[in-house]
Parts: sequence; structure tokens; C-alpha cells
Amino acid sequence: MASDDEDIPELVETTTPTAGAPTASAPARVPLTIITGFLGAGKSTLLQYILTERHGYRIAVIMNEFGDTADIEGRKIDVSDVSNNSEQLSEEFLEVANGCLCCSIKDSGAAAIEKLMQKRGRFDYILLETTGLADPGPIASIFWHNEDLSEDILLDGVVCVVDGVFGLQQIENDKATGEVKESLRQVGCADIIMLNKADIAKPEDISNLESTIRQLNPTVPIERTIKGNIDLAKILDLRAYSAQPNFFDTAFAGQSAHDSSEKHEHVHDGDCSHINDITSMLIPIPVLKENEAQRLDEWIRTVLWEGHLPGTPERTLEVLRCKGVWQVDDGRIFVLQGVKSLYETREEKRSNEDAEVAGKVVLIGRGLEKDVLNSLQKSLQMA
Ligand SMILES: Nc1nc2c(ncn2[C@@H]2O[C@H](COP(=O)(O)OP(=O)(O)OP(=O)(O)O)[C@@H](O)[C@H]2O)c(=O)[nH]1
Repeated sequence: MASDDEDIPELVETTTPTAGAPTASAPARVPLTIITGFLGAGKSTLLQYILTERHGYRIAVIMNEFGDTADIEGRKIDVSDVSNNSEQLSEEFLEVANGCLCCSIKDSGAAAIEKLMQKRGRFDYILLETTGLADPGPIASIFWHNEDLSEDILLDGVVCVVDGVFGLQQIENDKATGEVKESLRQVGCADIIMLNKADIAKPEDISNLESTIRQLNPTVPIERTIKGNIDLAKILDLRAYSAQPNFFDTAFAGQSAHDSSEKHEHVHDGDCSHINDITSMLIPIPVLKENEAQRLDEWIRTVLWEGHLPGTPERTLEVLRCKGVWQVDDGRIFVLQGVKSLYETREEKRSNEDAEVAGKVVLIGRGLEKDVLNSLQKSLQMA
């Protein structure tokens, strides 16, 4: 707290209209909620949940993915309502794939969002999902400060989804570095925390996680959730920044990721593949025979559960997140979703019998060198 905060402020009458409300001269700004949270915490699951709820909004979605996984995400974020074929759940869908939104907003991203805003009559709420590696502060502050964007868009709030299973470990590891790493910034910037995966997290882990979050952000409301299920009144229309306009100027003062070249480690040519030594790798997967699909599963299991390449225990690697899609030669399609050692492979219902899938596995983590790709390809070729 600044020392002059100790003076008791005088109450003054204000005629300022409610933020976001239309005036005679200015149309209503469209509220924007940022959904942040570390890799695999459940951001897309929350997004999908919001889109399928009856909330009365016409929602535009902006997604920013790390790694070339937009098409896999597209399988998960179904923007049409399955219960009503004619109904669109999302009015507009803007992908800012494999790039850093806070960098691209300055150039191509800003243009894309401005273009989106030209269709503003068609939607009345925007949900923006950041990459799991993003610091939401600079993204939020751009919506706050950018003259063009902030005329049209009202930053409503930052929702942080924390992984109930791996979140504590992530935050502790990040704290141990002595730096304000992304997971800490995500929690620190949040207006509400969703402690997700409450169905599979150990109760004592959840309690410890809550105490740790409280140390980082003492006043933030914390809600335990399963698959992102939450009363939407708790996360939408918060108007969190209408009351504290200088939040992003003061939060983490002196450590702003955007202002510090040391912290903002992204490569500014659009290839944001290096953040805290975390890289992404895309491995193409051909159409598989049944036994090859089994070998793929064995390979994934060894890498995720044992943390090394199959057959070479000394060659360790750390996969934080994996996603994939591939086709088996009988036509079935499988989608892989993994967060650290937890993963699931499920069969995808085919919507178009003719479309062949460009199979791939995308890994995000540390130690992803060429030999990882060779190892997977070799294991698929084994008789
Ligand atoms: N058991 C359980 N699984 C969950 C829950 N929420 C999400 N998942 C699963 O966790 C995995 C990751 O969820 P996503 O919603 O894709 O996570 P994300 O944060 O969007 O991932 P990135 O965009 O890669 O950072 C998926 O397999 C989900 O089905 C939950 O509450 N409980």
C-alpha cells in the first residue's frame, strides 16, 4: 500500500456512467473476460462449459494456443450446439495460434481484433483464452491502455483456472526460482480463481493449494470446480477493473513482463517457442495400424510416466502438456490430451467419413530435441 493510502479518502459524488454502459455519444463497450491458467489446467474445458450454458450472451471467442494445436482444440471447443443443430454457441471465433498474444496484439493481433470489432453488433461478450504459458498482465493492460481497443472493449476481469492436481507443485517450483514466473503472475493477476479438477485432486492438496494461493493473492475469491462447472455470475460481468483502473500499473511494480526484456523472453518474430526453456514439438503421425497405435500408446506412457525415452532411461525429458490426433487404418480417429503424467486417449466421433486427419502429436515441455522425434518414429516402425 502506498503511504498516501493511509489518508481517509473523501467521498465525492460522481456522474461518470457505469463502465460499459452506452451514453448518447458512445456505444456500449463489449466486456472481455480473460481466461488464464497454466498448461492443461482446464481453460478450454471452462470455455466449452460457458459456451454451452444458457447465459443469454452472444459470445465471441479469441483463442491463443502455444504449439500448433489449434485444430486439436477445435475438436474440443465445439462452437455449435449439439442439442440444436441450427444453433451456434459462439458468434465469432478468432484464433491467434502459436503466437504470443501480447506481442501480436501490437501488430497483426490488434488488426485481427479490430476486424472482429467491426462485427460488434453480432456479439456482446468476448472470452479470451490465453496460452498456458502467458502472463495475463500485459495482455490485460493492452486492452486497458490501447486507445483503439479500449474504446470498443471493456476489460471485465481475469479468471484463473488452477490445476487442482498439479497446481501446487507448479507454484512451489516457480516460487523456488525466486522469480515471478508465469504461474505466480496468473494467480497474482486473477480476479477469481477456479480450483479445478476437484474430482481427482487429493483433499489435502486442494487445502494446501488454497493456502498457497492466499499468500499470493490474499483477497481473491477461490471456487473449487469440476470440469469448469461454475455459476457464471461468479466469473462474468465482474467489472473488476472499473473500480481499480491502475491495477496493471501497480501490480508487480518493477517486474512487468512487458517492460522488461529480461523477463519477456519471447522471440519477437512470432515464434514464441522459448519460454523458461519450455519448447513445443510437433511430430507428424501417419495413419496407423492397430499394433502401431498400441506402440504409440506405449511410447507416450513411458515418456509421461517414466520421464525418459523408451529404451534409454538416461535420456530424460519433461513433458508438461501433450495433445494429439491420429487415425487408425480402419477409419477410427483418436484424440490425445495429457497434462504431465495424466493422459487420456479417446475415440472421436467422425463427423465426415471422407475427411482424412493429418495425424500429429504435439509435446510441450523441456528436453524436446530431435532424438524425441526419432525415438517416436522408430518405435512406430518396429515390427
Ligand atoms: N478429471 C478432470 N479432468 C479435467 C477437468 N478439467 C479439465 N480436465 C481434463 O484436463 C485436460 C486438459 O484440459 P483443457 O481444458 O484442455 O486444459 P487447458 O488449460 O485448456 O490446456 P492448454 O490450452 O493446453 O493450456 C483434458 O483432458 C480435460 O478433459 C476436471 O475438473 N476434472
